[in-house]
Amino acid sequence: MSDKQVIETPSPMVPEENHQQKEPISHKPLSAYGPIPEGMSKSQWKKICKKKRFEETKDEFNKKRKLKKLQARERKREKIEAYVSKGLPIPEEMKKQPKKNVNQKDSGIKIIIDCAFDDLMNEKEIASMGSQITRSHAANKRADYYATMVCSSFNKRLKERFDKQIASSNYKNWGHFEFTPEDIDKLEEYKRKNDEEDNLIYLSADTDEALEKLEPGCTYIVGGIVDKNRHKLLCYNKAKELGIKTKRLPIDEYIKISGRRVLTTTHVIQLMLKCFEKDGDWKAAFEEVIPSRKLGTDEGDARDGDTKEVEKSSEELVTTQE
Ligand SMILES: C[S@@+](CC[C@H](N)C(=O)[O-])C[C@H]1O[C@@H](n2cnc3c(N)ncnc32)[C@H](O)[C@@H]1O
Repeated sequence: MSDKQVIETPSPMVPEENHQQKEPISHKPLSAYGPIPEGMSKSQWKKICKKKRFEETKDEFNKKRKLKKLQARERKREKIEAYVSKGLPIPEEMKKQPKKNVNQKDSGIKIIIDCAFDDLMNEKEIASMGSQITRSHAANKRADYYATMVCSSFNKRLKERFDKQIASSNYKNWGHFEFTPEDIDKLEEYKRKNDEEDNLIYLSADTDEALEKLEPGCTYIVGGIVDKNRHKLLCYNKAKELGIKTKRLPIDEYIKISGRRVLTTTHVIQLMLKCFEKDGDWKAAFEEVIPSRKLGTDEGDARDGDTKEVEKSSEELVTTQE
């Protein structure tokens, strides 16, 4: 583990920031865009105005975000220097992970991100899904055991986002990562599926059977959707229709978590990669990947706890209450 970690190199000095005084981005009131055009509903017009305002403030927003990032990096560098100057060990979480693990081995598993749910997401969710795919790729690059990854049904707004807004991701050249416009049932893995050997499994939180072991040679499908659980049983029903076996992650068997057990696509992928790294130890994988605030400590943190969380970013779990 330690041989693949490097300490962050000092970054150039960046302008000082007074953290107490946040300078807001200048926001025009929506009324500045004129009256509602005839034949348009208030909410449609509001949406258009918000889009226009976003376009106008985008550069300012990006500049501020970049500056904030640089400042955060500088603060971290100062903290690391303080540890070094006191002769103290640098905490693990402050060490930077290298972007690529050069000693990777093939896990032998394939992970398909099923992106057929494009129409069920709004623009924000598409953006979040885009960054989840990017994070999944980053996790796969760093993992000790990589998976062969495929994005299926990559043919609508998600693809458009990768082609336009996040073209710099250079996704067409990602290693161990393919993108195909075809849906699951057109893929070779589907045609070769063998019910008895469970060589194709659709992961879903809505099924009873737990996935105890990841088997090289098997393909695991993960739903590529951010829906704050609006579409219950979505992937479970799709798998049933296609005659694909479903399994859930063995969460309750190994850890206590608060809220519902529906995880983000990225977390599910990170968990599988981590499980390989930990020699099949799900508990260790869960403890490393699931945010600590989600790990329950007592009986009160049960399935029906009254916490209401929403997916704030692709880092977070989706746990909305019914
Ligand atoms: C945000 S969830 C999608 C929730 C969606 N409503 C559904 O019906 O699947 C993204 C995907 O992660 C996988 N997933 C999430 N939690 C899981 C769990 N506890 N066990 C197995 N797979 C899970 C599933 O493949 C799921 O489709």
